[in-house]
Amino acid sequence: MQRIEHHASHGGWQDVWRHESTVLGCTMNVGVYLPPQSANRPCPVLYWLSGLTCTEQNFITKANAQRYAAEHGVIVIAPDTSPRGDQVPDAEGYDLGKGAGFYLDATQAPWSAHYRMHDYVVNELPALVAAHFPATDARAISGHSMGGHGALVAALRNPGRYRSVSAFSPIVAPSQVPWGRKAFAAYLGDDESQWNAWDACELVATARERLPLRIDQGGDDEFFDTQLQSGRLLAACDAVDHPIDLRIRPGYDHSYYFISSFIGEHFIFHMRQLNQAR
Ligand SMILES: N[C@@H](CCC(=O)N[C@@H](CS)C(=O)NCC(=O)O)C(=O)O
Repeated sequence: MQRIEHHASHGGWQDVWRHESTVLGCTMNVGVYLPPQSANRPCPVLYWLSGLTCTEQNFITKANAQRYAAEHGVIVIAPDTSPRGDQVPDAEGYDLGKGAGFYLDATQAPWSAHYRMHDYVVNELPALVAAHFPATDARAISGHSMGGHGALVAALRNPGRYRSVSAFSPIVAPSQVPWGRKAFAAYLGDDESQWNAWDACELVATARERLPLRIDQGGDDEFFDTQLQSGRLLAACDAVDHPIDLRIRPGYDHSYYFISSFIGEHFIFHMRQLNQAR
């Protein structure tokens, strides 16, 4: 692990670390915010997964999350959105390949060698965090758009791993919308029965855990109707009595202006679970 950025922020430190990922077979950057409280005691951890075209930089420079992480005493881990490097396959377009890992474990060549973002986020990163930072094992997960899909799927596939899950403008039914269908066909192949294991609306139907779930969606988001369709998750949750708190925010678009406006509420939501003694 090599620290490549170190910035004082809200009494703590916004760092970026570079490390060799065994799971992804490449060098990765990851944003790590250490709140002031972490100088004296271990802190819980919030994982943030960004959307299409993003790196570890978008969330740490645009969401203003450090202010809330410092207030609540939580470490924030913000990884990149795909494997990187010359040896990693890529595709034309912003919605497949680099910057578009979709937080799944690919099964199809040429993607399967490196595109294992689910395993990376759910297993390798937490082990790295435990080894290098003053973290407790209380975890929450959140994300935006493709990263909202990633957060929902990570939580739904791994009962017990996270205490709460939230998302901004998530792709809730990737099997049904153009971004998801393009990515899943490439990464998982044409047999659509294999896609269900990576689709939040399908996973919620068989979920064993009733994890607190919070979603904010901009009412003027340009991708709301075509790609995101949060109403589908509301229906899937209602069908099985899974808790969901979905808030449509009139006037807000898909950007980080939206995320930075409501990220403080997501910290309050997650801290309610993370601060409970177990
Ligand atoms: N570039 C695409 C959309 C990409 C996009 O909106 N990406 C979102 C996540 S899905 C994002 O966070 N972009 C980076 C940013 O706003 O900092 C387009 O213009 O259609």
